Amino acid sequence: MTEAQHDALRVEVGGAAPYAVQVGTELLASLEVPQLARALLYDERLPASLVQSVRGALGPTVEVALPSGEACKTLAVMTEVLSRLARANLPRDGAVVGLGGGATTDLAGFVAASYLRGVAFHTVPTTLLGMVDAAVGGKTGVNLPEGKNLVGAFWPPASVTCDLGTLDSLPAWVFREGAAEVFKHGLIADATLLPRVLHADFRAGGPGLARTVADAIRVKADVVTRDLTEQGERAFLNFGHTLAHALEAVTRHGVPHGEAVGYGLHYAALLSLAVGGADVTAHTRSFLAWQRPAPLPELTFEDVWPFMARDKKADHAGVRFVLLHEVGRPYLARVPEGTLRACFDAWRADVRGMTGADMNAEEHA
Ligand SMILES: NC(=O)c1ccc[n+]([C@@H]2O[C@H](COP(=O)([O-])OP(=O)(O)OC[C@H]3O[C@@H](n4cnc5c(N)ncnc54)[C@H](O)[C@@H]3O)[C@@H](O)[C@H]2O)c1
Ligand SMILES: O=C(O)C(=O)C[C@@H](O)[C@H](O)[C@H](O)COP(=O)(O)O
Ligand SMILES: [Zn+2]
Repeated sequence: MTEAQHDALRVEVGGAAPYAVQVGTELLASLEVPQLARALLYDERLPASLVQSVRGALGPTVEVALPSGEACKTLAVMTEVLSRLARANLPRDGAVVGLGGGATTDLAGFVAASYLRGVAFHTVPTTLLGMVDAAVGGKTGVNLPEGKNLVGAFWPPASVTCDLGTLDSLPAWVFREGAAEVFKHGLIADATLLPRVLHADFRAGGPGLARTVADAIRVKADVVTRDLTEQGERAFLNFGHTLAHALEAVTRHGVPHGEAVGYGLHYAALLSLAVGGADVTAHTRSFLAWQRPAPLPELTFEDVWPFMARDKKADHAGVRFVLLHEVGRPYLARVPEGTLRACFDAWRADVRGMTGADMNAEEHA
């Protein structure tokens, strides 16, 4: 074990095939993957030095640079990558390593789940969102024009390596975007995360970042250990996502996931309040003021409803939402359509006021 590995925080994920999540610095150069044949799939826009570190550690059999971000989460890209692995004769005892943000690891995981009916998968997240959420827990997949993540598989990684040094090159707005999933974990399970996200020290290179990232990961690790395939409580990790995914789909990914989740958390907070549950709207307003998402296009309830109706938490009787009795006590429930509409209008008015002139949209270019 290297000194960096020794100093890293570890979060254990249990279940049928347990694995560890490492959170530290200088972990890439000593990245270890037990499978001898390795396919390295990485986001083409990552800094070259970062890819080179992993390449040097792994000596991959085959590597594929993926279109950056959401553009890689398509069946067309999936087909092309599978063909590349086949042409390279990657064997069944090989491994797929996903290096990048959540979009990259979602695609890489689905490739790992599908190629030769499944090979080992390792994640090396390079965004805050990837570290605290996407790289952990085994949800993998791609989008359809009809909605987010509509095709995929549960395929847990064999290891997750979070090198916080990779966040140094992340644009500040992408870091803030990813914080939405940390805040979500705070609202559903660990209230101590809420003030930590809003604190000035919560940034790439900030003191205490490793501890906060590890604590946010622990929320997800505990849930997926008990319920990998979302038979029950895993749905709570979807807090805020019914509207979030609809915003992403209706804008054809013009709204990035973390910003959509920030907006979606506020809608879920308004719904919770409207049905007599918790009032966490002050928290979700504070988060949006901190995150400073790009303003949304004008959207009506009719625009987003067809996508919300396709949410994966829907069953034969219709759509279900994750709501809060109080911070740390989520539950799943149906909400009358009139309430959904009224809260959408309230949400729209609220977020219109919060994002606008004081928003630094130019940072998103
Ligand atoms: N599987 C899951 O459980 C799960 C959980 C949450 C989100 N997701 C998915 O994750 C995706 C969002 O992930 P994301 O927010 O990481 O977005 P992303 O993967 O699109 O990355 C965001 C941007 O950051 C850039 N980038 C990544 N790492 C960088 C680095 N170190 N330095 C500089 N630039 C870097 C990328 O090129 C991209 O432009 C969505 O598709 C979402 O559906 C999945
Ligand atoms: O891991 C989960 O379960 C989540 O719901 C985490 C979400 O943050 C994530 O965006 C996930 O990909 C959404 O899952 P989906 O089943 O709604 O596609
Ligand atoms: Zn999410």
